Amino acid sequence: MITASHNPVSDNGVKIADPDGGMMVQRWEPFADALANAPDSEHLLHLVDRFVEEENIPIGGVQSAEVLLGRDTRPSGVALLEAAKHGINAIIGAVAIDMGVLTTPQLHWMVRSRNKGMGASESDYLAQLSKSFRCLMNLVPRERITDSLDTELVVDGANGVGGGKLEQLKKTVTGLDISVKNTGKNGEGVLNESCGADYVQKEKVVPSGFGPDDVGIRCASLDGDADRLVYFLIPSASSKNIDLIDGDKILSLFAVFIKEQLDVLYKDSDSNNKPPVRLGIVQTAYANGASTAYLKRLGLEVVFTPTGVKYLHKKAAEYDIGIYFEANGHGTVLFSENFLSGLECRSNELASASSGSKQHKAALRLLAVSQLINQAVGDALSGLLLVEAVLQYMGWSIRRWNELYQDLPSRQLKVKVADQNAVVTANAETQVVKPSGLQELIDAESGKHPHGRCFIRPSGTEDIIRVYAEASMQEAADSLARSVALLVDRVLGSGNSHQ
Ligand SMILES: CC(=O)N[C@H]1[C@@H](OP(=O)(O)O)O[C@H](CO)[C@@H](O)[C@@H]1O
Ligand SMILES: [Mg+2]
Repeated sequence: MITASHNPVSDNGVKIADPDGGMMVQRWEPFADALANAPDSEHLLHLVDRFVEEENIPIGGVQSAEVLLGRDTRPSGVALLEAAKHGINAIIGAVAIDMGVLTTPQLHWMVRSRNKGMGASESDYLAQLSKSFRCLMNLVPRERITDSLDTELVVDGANGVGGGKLEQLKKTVTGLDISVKNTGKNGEGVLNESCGADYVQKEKVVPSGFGPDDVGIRCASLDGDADRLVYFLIPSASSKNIDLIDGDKILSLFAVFIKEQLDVLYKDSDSNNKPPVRLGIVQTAYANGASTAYLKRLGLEVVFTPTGVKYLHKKAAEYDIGIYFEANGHGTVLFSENFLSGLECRSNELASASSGSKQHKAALRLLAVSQLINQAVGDALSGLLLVEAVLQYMGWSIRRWNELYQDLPSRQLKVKVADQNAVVTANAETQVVKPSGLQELIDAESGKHPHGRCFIRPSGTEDIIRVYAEASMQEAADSLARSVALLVDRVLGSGNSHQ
């Protein structure tokens, strides 16, 4: 997939999907790094030869390898896609298949579907989403359908690929009144500039293209390759700031809904108090503390992994149903094959014994969710339809959803240090183990503020140390972040910029 996601239009890069549609295995990352940094074609060929040998890859045999390619709307994508085709076709037995301009999650979905022997075209993708969405909407309890149900939604497409795809999807979806802004069509607006999920989540301000007309209406933002989704609300016409409904709150909404269906489905089960289904919630240290507390109050199992969806996804796949999200809006709900086949049997039994019963409907809803939400990777379009279906089911406005819990104020800072690798962390990046003594100093600072929580970690995408602080008041979160940034600066040296 040729994309640079939420980054400026002048950037570009690649995301690589594995044959199962998930992200590339981590074991191959060093090879990808070496390839990208090869100084010339001779080194490049040598690296490929060595890798083929080490990994025992059958090249030029009877088996052919198909590589699906897609790109986002960046102008540089055209030439890069041609280059990728040449590279792939240079390998005997390998065939490049250009799937066109796509969202990143669409391409992951296509790889997964194709290797499962199922329909894998774009129209198959759109048809599966609209069919499962319709199914969920048909299962909204009648008593919850009122005239006041809020069906209006305005979506910020980040001037990227997602807006146009949503316009296509919208034609096949009934029951929602969706309008799309920042579609990037006709050269209007620059990709990810003052708009999109990354901008909205980080800046917490009204994105370009939105204004007084959108006050009080449910709004959502996609990022440039449509694998991130956040919602927001413009509280008043004079307000520059928005009320952000981030990945943590999307996760919480999904968790409430899925838990409710499981409770109905298994309410009569006599499994010695042991829940028959393992439902796991996966977060990172950046998840707002109020979201974690809320999820735990619901009695859910919450676990933490290091930052990066590759870790969250892997952990979530260990459960019957695993829900993961980063606060930035990247996440999905995973269903194990084993659980799904059991659920299908149960649904069939219920269909013959008590068709239309509450239990039968709960089973049908869960099956529809597994069809709707992308099983390969976080997907803003399928996530958006699931949010919409769940809000209709609950009969909730965006305000009611936002009130599930109140975010604790937080602050993030970056510190430039001489060597970011000098910081080594443990416990899903919440504790510093090296340099020794630093964690105790951070703990002492956190202890000075009510609900104070702070951690530092080396960024995986920038050469900096990130500081995250949270407390019950914004001033306290700001002050905690600042003092810990100064500590990092003092202990690790040559720091000069806190942003
Ligand atoms: C605090 C933060 O937002 N970190 C981001 C950022 O990773 P860092 O390792 O923090 O640079 O980029 C990742 C890739 O887009 C994303 O998954 C992650 O959430
Ligand atoms: Mg993205």
